[in-house]
Amino acid sequence: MTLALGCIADDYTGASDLANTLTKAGLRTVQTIGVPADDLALPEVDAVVVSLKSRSIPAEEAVARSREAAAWLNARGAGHLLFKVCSTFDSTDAGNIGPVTDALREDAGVGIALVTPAFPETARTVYLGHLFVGAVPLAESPLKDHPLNPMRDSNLVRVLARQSRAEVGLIDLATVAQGAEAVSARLDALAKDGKGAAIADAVLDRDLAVLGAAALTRKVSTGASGLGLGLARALVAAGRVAPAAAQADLGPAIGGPAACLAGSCSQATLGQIARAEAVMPVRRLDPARLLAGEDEAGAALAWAMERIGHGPVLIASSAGPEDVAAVQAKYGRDAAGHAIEAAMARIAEGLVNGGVRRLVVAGGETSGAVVDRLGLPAFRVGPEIAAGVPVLRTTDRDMWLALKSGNFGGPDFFADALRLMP
Ligand SMILES: Nc1ncnc2c1ncn2[C@@H]1O[C@H](COP(=O)(O)OP(=O)(O)O)[C@@H](O)[C@H]1O
Ligand SMILES: O=C(O)[C@@H](O)C(=O)COP(=O)(O)O
Repeated sequence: MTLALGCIADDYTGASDLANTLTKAGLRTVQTIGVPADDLALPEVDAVVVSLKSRSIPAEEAVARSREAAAWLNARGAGHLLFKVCSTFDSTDAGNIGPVTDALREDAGVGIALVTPAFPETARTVYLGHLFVGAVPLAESPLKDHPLNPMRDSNLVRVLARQSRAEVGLIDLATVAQGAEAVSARLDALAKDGKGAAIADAVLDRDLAVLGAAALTRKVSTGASGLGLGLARALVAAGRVAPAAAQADLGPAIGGPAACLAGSCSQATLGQIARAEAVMPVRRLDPARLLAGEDEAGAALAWAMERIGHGPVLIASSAGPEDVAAVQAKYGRDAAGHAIEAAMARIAEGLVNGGVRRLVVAGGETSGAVVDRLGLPAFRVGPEIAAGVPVLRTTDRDMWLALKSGNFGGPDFFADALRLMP
């Protein structure tokens, strides 16, 4: 296997978002969970997206795991490495986007890395280094209340600089508009000036193709799925990938019971849960009871097993910013987050042991906990449910999954997903 593109994603929903984007752009793509075992049978593909649960762990651990993934990808001839991060740049001043980018860049002998979270298809745009979510700056968007990585500075040059060893520069939209050579020349100039990373503006899809072509002039880049799209288009345009004709057939229907789990507290997910209440039974976990040691997971699983024979169910821990803040104040942000993720993972295991073969999970960290507990090694990418969210089929057993990024999906996402998981 000689890969055109090797990708290291810092969470599992982000990995499937990128795998979806690359597949739509014509790259034969597979998503792995963690660094694959050497004997893991993988189809012949153009790109592999290695999913790590590294977005919210200590930076040194994130660097070590990302380096392991890079070594596996390089051993399979990866022509370029993309470190896939969140389109809303989810991170804290303690990392991990800066430390991982620094490490991958230095290991590859690259002087500077192009960095952009822009993904116009999902209304993430960057202008003069400032990230906008829809019409509002990042720091005025719901991401300012994220339970684990509250984003309170929209200036990504500042944000990245605070978590990087390297100095950070800017590639402004005026330079991007001049094309890939101008962007590459700007990267050279910034590197000569001692910068190790450069936030690149992008507002329209066409900007992504420019950035992808420029990023390919170096071994390593960092970005969200928008940069992945640009890289894919540049690889096809350069003749380094022959675009796959159509969506690969993911095989026969699986059927069987279905369930949805929501750990994301994003505004989008809260709305989707509310809409789901009209079409399926919904049980809301009580974090306080859970964190006080009550068997909330066991009770929720029993509730679900009584109902899944009649149709899909949804179990959610999700809550609004004030309720999340109250739980975190009482039990601690990380302790609360990890305990709820573990409960969701336990519920997922019980559901699958009880026959569920179609599972929708909302939330990146939540998806990581669930998929790790189920011990799933890899996924093939199926049809897109909503921008950034594909149907996934497991490679080691017959299951459909959808791993929904917290902020993605339309109002009826849960029902939409199940319709595409026959
Ligand atoms: N009611 C709640 N109170 C506090 N934390 C919560 C609650 N529900 C979920 N969480 C935690 O919030 C985090 C949500 O992160 P994640 O699953 O990545 O969602 P998103 O994709 O929206 O970022 C997880 O750590 C989860 O355990
Ligand atoms: O790029 C994105 O926004 C997504 O792919 C993503 O990473 C979202 O992460 P979660 O919000 O943690 O699901």
